[in-house]
Amino acid sequence: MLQVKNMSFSVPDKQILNNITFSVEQGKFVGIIGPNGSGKSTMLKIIYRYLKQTSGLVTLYEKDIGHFPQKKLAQELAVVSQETPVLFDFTVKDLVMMGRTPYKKWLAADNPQDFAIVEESMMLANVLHLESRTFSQLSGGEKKRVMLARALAQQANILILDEPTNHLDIEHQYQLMDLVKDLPITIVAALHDLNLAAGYCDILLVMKDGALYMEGTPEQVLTEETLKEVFHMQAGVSKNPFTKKLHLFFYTNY
Ligand SMILES: Nc1ncnc2c1ncn2[C@@H]1O[C@H](COP(=O)(O)OP(=O)(O)OP(=O)(O)O)[C@@H](O)[C@H]1O
Repeated sequence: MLQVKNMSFSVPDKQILNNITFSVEQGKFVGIIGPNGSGKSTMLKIIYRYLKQTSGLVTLYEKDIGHFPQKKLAQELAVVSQETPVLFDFTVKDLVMMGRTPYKKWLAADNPQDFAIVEESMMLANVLHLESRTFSQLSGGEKKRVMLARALAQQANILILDEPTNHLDIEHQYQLMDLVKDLPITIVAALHDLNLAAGYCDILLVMKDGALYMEGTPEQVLTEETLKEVFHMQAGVSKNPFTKKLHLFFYTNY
């Protein structure tokens, strides 16, 4: 459904992304992994049209995303980005209601269906108890969950997550991953925690120096060789005895 074809991105004096091609199948949970600065966020920003690629193409349902009207794109694609927006004076409930904007006519009032969707999204993201608080009063992890609730309220077919577990405590990390894994939509997420990536993703894209180094299932990708080559880490690859998912143990030889 989503395709990236020969995508490159440069700024003066620096090539940030180099000829990236991949496609994402509907309903899959695709993880993007790679060291700091390897280009994960830049690639996501181009996919959600915050940045424009220097060359190449991003298509959704075989149509150039550049040609989607803003509202239509927002109905298809919801984003939880790394940056927290400056939205001091809004309450959590108002912010999550903003997720309904792509479905509204100019100046249309919120209807009962919008309120129901907003409430359910807040419940799923575990922020219902915060609904009357203003955004600036929240902790980093609470803000992250509110932005997730807003994205859920958008009811898009693709959810793009840039480091979604950043700022979250261990319980909320797993809660978020369980929640998004169970959604009947496509997920594309940049992740630093390789064990979370291994446990939840169907497909992993490995970025290195602005290029797509490898793609495949967690078992195909998360090998001792790749971890050494891409992350410069010694690792043992095993299985989580409880979930039976791939599990990595890291160590250094310094
Ligand atoms: N506007 C810009 N001008 C110059 N360099 C940039 C610009 N935007 C990004 N970069 C550089 O491009 C590289 C890729 O950045 P990007 O944020 O995509 O990496 P990332 O893989 O998401 O990193 P992290 O894991 O640290 O979040 C980095 O070296 C970054 O410093």
